[in-house]
Amino acid sequence: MAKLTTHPSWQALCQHQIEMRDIQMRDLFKQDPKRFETFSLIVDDILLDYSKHRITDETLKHLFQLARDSDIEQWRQRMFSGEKINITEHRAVLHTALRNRSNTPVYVDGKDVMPDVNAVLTQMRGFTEQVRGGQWTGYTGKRITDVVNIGIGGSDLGPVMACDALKPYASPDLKAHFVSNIDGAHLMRVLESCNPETTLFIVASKTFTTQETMTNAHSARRWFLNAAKQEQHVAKHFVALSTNATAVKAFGIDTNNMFAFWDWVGGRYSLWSAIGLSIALYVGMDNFEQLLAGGHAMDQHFQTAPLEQNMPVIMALLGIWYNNFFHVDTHAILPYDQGMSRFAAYLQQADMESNGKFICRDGTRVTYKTGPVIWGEAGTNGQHAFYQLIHQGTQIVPADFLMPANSHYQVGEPEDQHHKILLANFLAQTQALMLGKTRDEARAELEKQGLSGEALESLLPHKVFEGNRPTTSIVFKQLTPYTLGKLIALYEHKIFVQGILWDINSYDQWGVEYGKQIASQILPQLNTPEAVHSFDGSTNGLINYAKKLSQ
Ligand SMILES: O=P(O)(O)OC[C@H]1O[C@H](O)[C@H](O)[C@@H](O)[C@@H]1O
Repeated sequence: MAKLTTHPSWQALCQHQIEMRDIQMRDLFKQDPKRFETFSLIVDDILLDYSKHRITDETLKHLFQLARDSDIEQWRQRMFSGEKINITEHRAVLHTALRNRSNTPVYVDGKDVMPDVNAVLTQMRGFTEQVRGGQWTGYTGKRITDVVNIGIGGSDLGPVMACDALKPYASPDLKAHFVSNIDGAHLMRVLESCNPETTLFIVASKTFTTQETMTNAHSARRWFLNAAKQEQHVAKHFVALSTNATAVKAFGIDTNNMFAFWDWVGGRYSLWSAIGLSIALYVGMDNFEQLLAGGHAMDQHFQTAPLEQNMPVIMALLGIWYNNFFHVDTHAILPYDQGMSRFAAYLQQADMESNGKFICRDGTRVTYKTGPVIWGEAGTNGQHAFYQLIHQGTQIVPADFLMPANSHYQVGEPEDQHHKILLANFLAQTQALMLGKTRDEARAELEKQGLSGEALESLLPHKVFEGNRPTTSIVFKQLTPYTLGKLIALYEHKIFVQGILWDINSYDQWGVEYGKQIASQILPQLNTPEAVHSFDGSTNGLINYAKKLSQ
């Protein structure tokens, strides 16, 4: 049975939420001129401003107590030390070992995993240097110009997001493409711009059995052989990233061209492993190692900082506060950086696949809400799409606003004006969401515009903003590989902390497996002309209608 709701700190938070319900953040700021200093934290260059939340010292006191009541410090130690905390798959959860730049031993089943981790990093360095240096050539002796990563889920989203974010560090001689969707359009649209003589395919799959990836990889192989003709040339153009050497061999990829990782790396935590090969090719191995170093720096912070000054812990507890005590269902990720435009999509998998669970670790059902719906969009595009609901909708949408102080692109007149406009919007949004606009303020504004009487009164209610809408601001110097590493690890640990408090296993994904299982039962039915009657009425109807339309 879940113990979460039995802790006195949970009960205290339930009571405290009643007191806090009508408290306005704008009043809290008026009462305490030091509120920003009190509720903000800097780790290296990353500033976390959590002052625009519906919290007081008392709120945090109870939340930290709830974390302690849930043994968060012990669980953290268990994860880092390689204990098999993924109980349904009997696996350790050690993505932190992949970026353990201190190289201290990390044991799984009594064996230090660091020599294997380091060996793969050395292999990745050798390979990326050869490809980027032009020594690794295609079957006609030309250098590689295009890298196509074929993978899905964790074998795609991390590399896509990181390559986009780190474009300013990329080699101008190498393009990176990503194919994930089984929809043939995805592969064909990428291949349209590729030349088989100069294209390198990376088949990225932890299991090497994922239907989408295997189907796309086979089709890419056929496309390649259509030009190259001879099987022997595959070795120069296909490499594999996987834990499954047998399946890699069966596909026809030389295991010398395989970059290994291990079952203690979860798919959605795997960009730090060989799955990051496309990132390393695109930005170079030194930059990839900087990404790892950033992740490691955040690991050290998470492991050593007291809970009260621990960035991932604070973010996790704020999420719990809204999720479980204000009954909020959602959380927006709003990066004000075009390079981070896939960051929300990346975190959707990291968070929702980890914490979208209703079963406690002991098999009983939770009696509280777990993971929220994660979504978002790069600023300022989101402002012109869905921010209206965040400002004046009927639900609270807690949001993380992220922004670098410096852009890689100095554009505009006067100097760097684009970035300043971006920053002004970032600041304006978080301020407006917190302050809102009272009826009196809205009235004064309308009067100033010359409105009065019926015209003013009828417009007035529409111009009122309740405000009190919570946001976290995360500001950092620049989006470097090192900083990106820290940000990703920050969210990974936030997810870990929430999973522990909710008493769920954040490291399996049976929901995804279930969908795969059903698809494999349906697929054979699509290859026959007969009408189908073996499923539920809707599924039968849909299958039969699709068959009719494709005749
Ligand atoms: O890397 P693969 O074995 O091909 O798996 C790719 C993806 O498959 C499923 O969607 C899992 O839920 C993900 O966690 C995983 O990242």
